[in-house]
Amino acid sequence: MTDQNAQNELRVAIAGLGSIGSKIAAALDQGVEGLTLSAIAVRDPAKHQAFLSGLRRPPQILAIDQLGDAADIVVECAPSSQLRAIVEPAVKRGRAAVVVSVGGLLDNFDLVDLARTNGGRILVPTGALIGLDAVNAAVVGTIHSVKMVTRKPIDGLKGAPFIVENNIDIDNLREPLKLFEGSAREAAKGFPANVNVAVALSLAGIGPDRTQMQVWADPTVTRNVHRIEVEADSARFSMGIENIPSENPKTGMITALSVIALLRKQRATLCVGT
Ligand SMILES: NC(=O)C1=CN([C@@H]2O[C@H](COP(=O)(O)OP(=O)(O)OC[C@H]3O[C@@H](n4cnc5c(N)ncnc54)[C@H](OP(=O)(O)O)[C@@H]3O)[C@@H](O)[C@H]2O)C=CC1
Ligand SMILES: O=C([O-])CC(=O)C(=O)O
Repeated sequence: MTDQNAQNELRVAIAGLGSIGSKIAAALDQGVEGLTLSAIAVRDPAKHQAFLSGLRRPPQILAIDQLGDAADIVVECAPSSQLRAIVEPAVKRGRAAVVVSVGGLLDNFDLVDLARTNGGRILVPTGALIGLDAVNAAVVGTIHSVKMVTRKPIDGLKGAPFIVENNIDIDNLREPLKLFEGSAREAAKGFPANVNVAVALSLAGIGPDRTQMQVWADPTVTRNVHRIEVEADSARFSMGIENIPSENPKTGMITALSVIALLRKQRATLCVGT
């Protein structure tokens, strides 16, 4: 373990204290090597007062567009509608932005150029998925196809724009129903709070137009289930993950843990996995 002093520590700010952000804040407050929780942004600070005052070192509360002033790394854990307001000012200041609302990046891809121009970075964690290390490796060669199938319990899909716009009744389903089949880009439009994982997979691999996906509403499952098949010139692999939903039924518990793992790597002496 290193013996970094406080001046060497990377300051981390978090936008959004929902199911993902609150876990990351608590972990940072408990202590992650070389990192300090410096600031947070929330919609309604009063709602989070009890949580914040329970932290050992309560962070500053700032507006979402000011987080980059107080941090080296800004972690976006808010609805995708807020992505630009959080990430743009951070990368303009040359900060790193960790993005969990990955689907929102597709309509804001100029942020990547903005980060490049200003010395900032955009980091996408594996999140609720698995195996992006293998996809990153395979795409150094040639990936022929990536197919993903997502099954979620009814509560995890309620309110998705695709379901609302097509007037699909999922409340009374007794067996699995395939709601959608198409590209990851189209899936992200129809299910913005459900298929960030497919967009992360696509950005790691062959892009949002060539990554194929199905979305199923499945009353027989209690977990968010994702299965992936990759066919490449170096390997063929199948991956699957069955996520226990967090207090937000759309979001798997492992998502916050994946971000914490990514943050740990920023200052870890021993890093394992790409
Ligand atoms: N990459 C991945 O693998 C995954 C990504 N996600 C995505 O991660 C994101 C966060 O998910 P999750 O934590 O479950 O969501 P939650 O709904 O639990 O939390 C969202 C948080 O954002 C806050 N918020 C909303 N608007 C604003 C605003 N204008 N300014 C500041 N804060 C705001 C909310 O505030 P308040 O508490 O006041 O309502 C809430 O604290 C979502 O976009 C989700 O789709 C989810 C699962 C997997
Ligand atoms: O948590 C999950 O299983 C996946 C998810 O919601 C997302 O990708 O947005």
